[in-house]
Amino acid sequence: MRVDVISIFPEYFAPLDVSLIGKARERGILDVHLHQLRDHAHDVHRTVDDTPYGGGPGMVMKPGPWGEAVDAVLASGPADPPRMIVPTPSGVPFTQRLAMEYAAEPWLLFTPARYEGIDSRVMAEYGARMRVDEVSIGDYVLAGGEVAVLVMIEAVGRLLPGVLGNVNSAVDDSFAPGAMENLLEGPVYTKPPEWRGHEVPEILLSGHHGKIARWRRDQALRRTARNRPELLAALDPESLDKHDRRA
Ligand SMILES: Nc1cc(-c2cccs2)n[nH]1
Repeated sequence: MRVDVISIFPEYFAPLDVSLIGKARERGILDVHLHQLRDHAHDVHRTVDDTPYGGGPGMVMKPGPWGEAVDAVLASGPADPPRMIVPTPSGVPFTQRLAMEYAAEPWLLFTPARYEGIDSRVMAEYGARMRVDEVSIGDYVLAGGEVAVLVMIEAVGRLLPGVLGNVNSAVDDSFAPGAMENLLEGPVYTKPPEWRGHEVPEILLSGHHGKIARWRRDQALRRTARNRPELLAALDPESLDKHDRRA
């Protein structure tokens, strides 16, 4: 997968050199290209923002530099255009399902904005020839979209074939469609069996895989009811039995 990111802070993406994503890049599974938006602002101050038409607080990112930067990216890549992803608090929710959709794409272009966002004509311009998604990673406001892009690249990158070893397959993730899509993961334990007087639940040491699966599902239901009761409403009781059969 090719990923292009246009930003005024390309240094924000240094974390993409380490750990899981860093290894995926070394192995050629992920091909990341970073671009400095200011290289496409040609006034002496390399200005990328201006005051909003209609008044209001903050600054809006100018369409000119973005247009030149996106055109340059499109010209440097394959004939089929990328999927353009614009992080914004006003976007559709970024979910595991959307991460899986993006993981199937050959080319993603992320356009993180600072300030109050990008002039809407940029999305209109490119929306005519490619999928342009305005995406939110949560109901809170960041100072800029770079952190949101890091979140999305990690969530998508770990789904790419070969990135997670079989041991850590993403198939059983929380929120993965089907398996535990509407259930939160329950508590997890590892050695030692007793730690500061805290024992590991006996069932997990029993070797009864069916009972262990039922216990884990029960714990997942309890945690979901406690932390995300709205997910229980969407739960298909049939899926719980399917889960049993899988155990
Ligand atoms: N979910 C989300 C996105 C954002 C921003 C994107 C760009 C500037 S602020 N805040 N919260």
